[in-house]
Amino acid sequence: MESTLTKGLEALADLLLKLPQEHNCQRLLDTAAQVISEWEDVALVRVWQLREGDICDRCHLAEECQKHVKCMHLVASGGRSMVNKSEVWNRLDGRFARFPIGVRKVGHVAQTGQSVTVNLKEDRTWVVDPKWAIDEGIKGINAQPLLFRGKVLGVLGIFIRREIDQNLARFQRMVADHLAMAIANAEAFEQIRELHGKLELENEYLRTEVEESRSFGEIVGRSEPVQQIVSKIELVAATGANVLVTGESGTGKELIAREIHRRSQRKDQPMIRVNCAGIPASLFESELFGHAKGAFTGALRDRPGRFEAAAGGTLFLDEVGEMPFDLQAKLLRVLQEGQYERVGEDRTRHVDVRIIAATNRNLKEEVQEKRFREDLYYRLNVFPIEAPALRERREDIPALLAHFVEHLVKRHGLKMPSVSKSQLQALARYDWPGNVRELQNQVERALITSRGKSLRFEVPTGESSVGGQVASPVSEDAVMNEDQMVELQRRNILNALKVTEGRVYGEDGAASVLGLKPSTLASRMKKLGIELRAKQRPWEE
Ligand SMILES: Nc1ncnc2c1ncn2[C@@H]1O[C@H](COP(=O)(O)OP(=O)(O)OP(=O)(O)O)[C@@H](O)[C@H]1O
Repeated sequence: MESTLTKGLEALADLLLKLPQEHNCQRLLDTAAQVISEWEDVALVRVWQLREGDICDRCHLAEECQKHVKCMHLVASGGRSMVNKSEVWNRLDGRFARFPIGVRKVGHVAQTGQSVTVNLKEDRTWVVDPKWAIDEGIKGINAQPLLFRGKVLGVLGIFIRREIDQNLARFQRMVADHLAMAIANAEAFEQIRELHGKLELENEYLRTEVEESRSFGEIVGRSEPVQQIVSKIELVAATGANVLVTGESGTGKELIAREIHRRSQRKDQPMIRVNCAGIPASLFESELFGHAKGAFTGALRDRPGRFEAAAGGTLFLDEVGEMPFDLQAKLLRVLQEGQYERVGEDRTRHVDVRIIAATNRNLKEEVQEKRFREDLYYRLNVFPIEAPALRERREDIPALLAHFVEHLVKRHGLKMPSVSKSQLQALARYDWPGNVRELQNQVERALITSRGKSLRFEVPTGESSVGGQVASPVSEDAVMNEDQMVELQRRNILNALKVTEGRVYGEDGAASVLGLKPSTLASRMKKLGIELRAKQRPWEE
């Protein structure tokens, strides 16, 4: 008796020393199953944990399950056959991988929080396969609830090759209590780690947010296209529907996404941005879904992905048209089922995020060219919003200019500058290929160089532009060297040829547009190496 007790205490001490060292829940469960399975007379050890139902469509106990919401998942197993010594019982995907709550002994223990001890000599009804138990010499089964603060975290089942008396049952109760505490600790550690990772990601995002957005947090403009956008935002924000924002670069697509998030019910949760164009294809999956430690070289610790960081909030997929094709299927799965796995991990995770995607590509064309999945396109394009180019809403330029000037003057502590009418006209005429971002940059540059005097912008002032076509942005007080002057002249001639479709002579020819005699233009063209041959369009070279 004493030696059994001593052995038992030694075994328990060994387990108790090992458990606290493991902060990873799965490794802790594996260690526990492994250590206990090596104890004298133990045939099989199994741990089930309460988790969300995941394989209900193929679970053979699905019919007995009440709600199909949560069930007991087999998460660790250890033991060895006596009949076939090479047979190790550590599979987790067999017949007993899931038990609905209240069903069979595992489900019963989970439901009641009460342990069950069965000696097979007295009762064989608890064993699904009595022959297996007899062949393996199994005489007793003990199923203990893993209780922590009154909550059942799981069930510890021990199949033993000896009858279970009161002392052994009490010993197993003790083991279960320690294991439950170790699981709760490991889960708390994992949660802290995840929160820590999530915070790091959020911080990272906020830092770039502050840098990139420079706190222009409102949509400025009263033009018809802007009013349409604002009413679309108001309409869709509260619905939680996915939104696809399209438009040229710098038109304010991110601003629209932020505004939708700010007006949605998710506003107190984070909005996380993923710049799909900025992530190397090989890192994409881990960026979005996270990875387990050791999943690939350089994966030094578990790391949550952007989906996890955005949980409960909004994920802004910027430049979504750049997403690698094979990853699009994985994104589609999360959108459809709300499920994903971290790279290098089997565990399926659930997430609830709203997706706002943006692109300056024509996604329909990308679908036709088979570069973008059609099913994903329809999932993202639930509610499309198109951000108009600045040249399509020129009437907003003065308001935008005033907004940027005011903000920057405050930020840099500058004197409020004046803007001449001719400069304003130049801004209104310019085509703004870089849209609002370009205007913002122009304002910042002009404020710095004007030093409190009237603002001067680096856009064509009108004299050097041809029929509204933009030549090269020239500052009124820029100084150019000889080569630059020659190049400017060459570009100007090419622009004139472009507008006149290559005609040099006549009333609507390039010479007339440039105010030159045709012979002068012809000799300049020769000097500058501009040749007009059939079917050649030198202005496009
Ligand atoms: N209507 C607007 N009112 C005020 N600021 C604006 C407006 N539209 C754009 N901006 C500003 O212009 C800059 C560019 O906007 P944003 O980054 O949202 O463009 P984008 O379309 O997402 O660009 P990209 O396609 O290059 O990512 C930002 O600083 C933004 O605050």
